[in-house]
Amino acid sequence: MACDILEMLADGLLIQQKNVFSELLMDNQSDSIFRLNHYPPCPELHGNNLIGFGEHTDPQIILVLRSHNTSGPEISLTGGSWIPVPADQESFFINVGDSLQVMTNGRFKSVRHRVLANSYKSRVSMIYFGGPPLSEKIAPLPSLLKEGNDNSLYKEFTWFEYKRSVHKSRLSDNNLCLFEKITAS
Ligand SMILES: O=C(O)CCC(=O)C(=O)O
Ligand SMILES: [Fe+2]
Repeated sequence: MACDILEMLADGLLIQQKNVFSELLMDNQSDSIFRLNHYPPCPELHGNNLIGFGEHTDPQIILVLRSHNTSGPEISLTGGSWIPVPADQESFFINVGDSLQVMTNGRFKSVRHRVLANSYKSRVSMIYFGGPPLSEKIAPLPSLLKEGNDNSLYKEFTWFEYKRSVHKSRLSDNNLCLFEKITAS
């Protein structure tokens, strides 16, 4: 499913090579993981917010999430407000990761998100994190750049370099800012 979605995204961007993103997940060396998160109920909350998973963006290419019918996830809007993602046990939630933001030169955005704990129901989520091989070079696709590449927003890095940088930082840090190009004004 992740590959099908990535191929539709490539199509939407009029990229000729439809598998330009999905081939990274299909690679034998793909650094993809599958994770189960369990958020136990927190009855002592008494209506107050408690963070179950702190705010962050996901560093990989694409995430596919499914959970049962308990609310909790929220996404951040520009301006700093948080909006809840409605619980729906029959849907998959698809999230763009930082690497896809870079490869599309910012056309698709890696959204900051967090999960609030629930006071009376437990929540389980399962997430597929689709990542490229460690040695893969991540950079804006030339076909999405103007001639001369002068509108590239990011420096090239390998997935290994980015992962190392993410592991050294705090969960809430904006990891991509270290790899942004400073444009002369
Ligand atoms: O459990 C969830 O719904 C999301 C957790 C999450 O954002 C993550 O594991 O990266
Ligand atoms: Fe996440």
